[in-house]
Amino acid sequence: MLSNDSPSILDAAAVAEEQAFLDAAIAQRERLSARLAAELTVPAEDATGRARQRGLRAQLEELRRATGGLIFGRLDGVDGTVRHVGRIGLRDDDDTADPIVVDWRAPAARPFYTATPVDPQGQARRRHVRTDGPAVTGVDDEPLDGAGAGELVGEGALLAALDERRTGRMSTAFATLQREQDAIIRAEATGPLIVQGGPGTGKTVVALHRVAYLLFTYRQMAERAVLVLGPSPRFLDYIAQVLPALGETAVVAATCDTLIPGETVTRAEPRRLAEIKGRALWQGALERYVRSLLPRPRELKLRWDGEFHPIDADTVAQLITSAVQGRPYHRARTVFAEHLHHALADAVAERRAALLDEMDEGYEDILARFRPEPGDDGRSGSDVDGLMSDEELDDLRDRIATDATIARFVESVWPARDPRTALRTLLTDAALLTRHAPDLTTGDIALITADAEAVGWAPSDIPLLDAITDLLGDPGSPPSPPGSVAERARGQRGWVYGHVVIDEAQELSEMQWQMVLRRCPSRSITAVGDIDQAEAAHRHTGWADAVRSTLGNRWTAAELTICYRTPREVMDLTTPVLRAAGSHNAPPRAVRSSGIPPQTVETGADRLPAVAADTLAMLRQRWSGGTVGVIAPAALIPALTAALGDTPILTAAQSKGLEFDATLLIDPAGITAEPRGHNALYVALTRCTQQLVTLSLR
Ligand SMILES: Nc1ncnc2c1ncn2[C@@H]1O[C@H](COP(=O)(O)OP(=O)(O)OP(=O)(O)O)[C@@H](O)[C@H]1O
Repeated sequence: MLSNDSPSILDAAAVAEEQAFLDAAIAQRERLSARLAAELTVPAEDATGRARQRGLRAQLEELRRATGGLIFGRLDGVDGTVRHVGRIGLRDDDDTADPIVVDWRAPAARPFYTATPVDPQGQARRRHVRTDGPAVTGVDDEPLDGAGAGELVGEGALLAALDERRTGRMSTAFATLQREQDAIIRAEATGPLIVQGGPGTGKTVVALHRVAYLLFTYRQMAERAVLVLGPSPRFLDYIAQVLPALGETAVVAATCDTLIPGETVTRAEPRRLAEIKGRALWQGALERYVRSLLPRPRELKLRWDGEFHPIDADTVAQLITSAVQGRPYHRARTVFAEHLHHALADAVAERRAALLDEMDEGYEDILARFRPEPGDDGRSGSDVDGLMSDEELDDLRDRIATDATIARFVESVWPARDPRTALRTLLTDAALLTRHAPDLTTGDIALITADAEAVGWAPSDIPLLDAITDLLGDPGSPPSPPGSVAERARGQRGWVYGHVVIDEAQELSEMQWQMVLRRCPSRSITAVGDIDQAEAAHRHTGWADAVRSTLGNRWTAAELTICYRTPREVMDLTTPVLRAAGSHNAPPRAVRSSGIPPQTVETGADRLPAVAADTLAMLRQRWSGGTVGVIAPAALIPALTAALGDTPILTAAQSKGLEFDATLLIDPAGITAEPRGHNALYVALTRCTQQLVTLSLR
């Protein structure tokens, strides 16, 4: 029952109550850890025992990691039941009893995120429990049996979390997830889900918590691992600790540039070229090109035991057709070689039978002169009919299959191809490009061939290399690297993941989308992004455009509408920027105000580095213990670097996905002058959680 006592007395009593519960939960965690550790000292005797030990070890790891947030919430049911919610589930010593703490990902925890006074889901009250290590520091209660629903769940706890200083690393948010976020986190994972959300709406939060939810709910997904794709190594570094903190390790984090083991991007490329090479047409072009590498049917003369055995062109054509049947080039080559070995063995066997037949006939003729037999049909009555036994034939095939000369002959007819060389050959040859990619203009082709002479790969080469490697297939079966599922997945280009999460998905080119689909043919994909923040060199202004060539219309859309990061004062500046970017969308609604008006400082170009250094020093002091980000047009970065020392100065594109307590935004006009510059400025403006200072050139 909720009483009308004064809040402070009530709070103190509630804090004491939750402290007692947290103490008990910590003690229970210690007991369970000790029990598991003791069980693990007994060596496993067989495979079943080892599998059990792996399970126990994982449980122990999970318990050890669950330090902060052991409990963060509580639901009081209308029927008097009390349920605590925490970062992991905790059971009593008696394993069959109800958990004393419900894992935030379990169905029983759902009302904690979704119950409202209008739809209380059997709950009378939701309580957020704030903790600092082992100490309860406060509680926020929300009655669920009262009047209308507010927009936010656990507003006090949420705003406290949002007001914290930024450390430069993203943190977990399971204690304060909001309704629209929860709906996406727990959505079905059977097909592609595309989540549109403006800046700071928690897309990254949702994406990462969804990974944890899916791995918890669908245990078999962990056997195939989940791929998390982000826009840059800096971004991956920013989110790096979230999934381990959520207890998830069956995860591979990568950018599109790092998806092929052993291949790295070593050079930048002109924007126009990136756009051309990202288009969907390349998939068909590469398919046609790889098909053109197949051997032409012609008569083949194979030499065996000093004799030539011709295989006529029609038979060779049939062998090629039945070998290809949708197989990758190298796999088809293996099947072709097997068929050719059979055809040669048959030819050798037939030749031998014919020879014996001839010899037989000659022998019979000689015999007939001495011992003519009336009624004889002229055929040999001998049981030696010249046919090879099955064993002899098998043996012959084996010898042919392992013969080095035959292998060389197959190689000369159907050579193995290195995907890198094959791709370079295509990209440097205007005639080949014209033939296989007829939708490219002569101007496009001239750009491509000129650039392809450069050493090393540019970002747009990686999806092309991936596609051609896939079409060619592996010449042999690649060795499986040892290690955890994540290590094995990271080491194999052809690994098929259980789920793929893409952050900043608006940046993906069509060919990068193809690369993602290849890794997840089941299409269990969650893509989050903001089409209005798109800066990449493609022409999409909507999700339907962006994924038409890969997903068609078979995907589900979801939306996030509330901005948690950027204060209202700064979000108010973004509407004209969005309009100038050509967007018809409204910026998301900011949930909080920092009370700090954005400030603009004007300066001449000559004074810019010095003024930037002074302003940065002021901001650093004000936000000491937090983070200040500096964002500038690419052209100004060298001059600014000299003035700002070791402070990283980011382009708007590099700041994508990141956030700072304060942003020093330098020369916004310079940013808008860049291609898709207003989208870039929209990104840059929305990085701060508290304060924005802009330096403009007079
Ligand atoms: N439910 C939540 N509880 C606590 N913090 C949250 C919540 N949702 C979002 N945040 C915080 O809001 C900030 C923005 O979240 P996030 O980076 O996920 O947004 P985003 O939509 O990916 O932004 P952008 O597109 O601008 O990169 C982060 O600091 C994040 O921790």
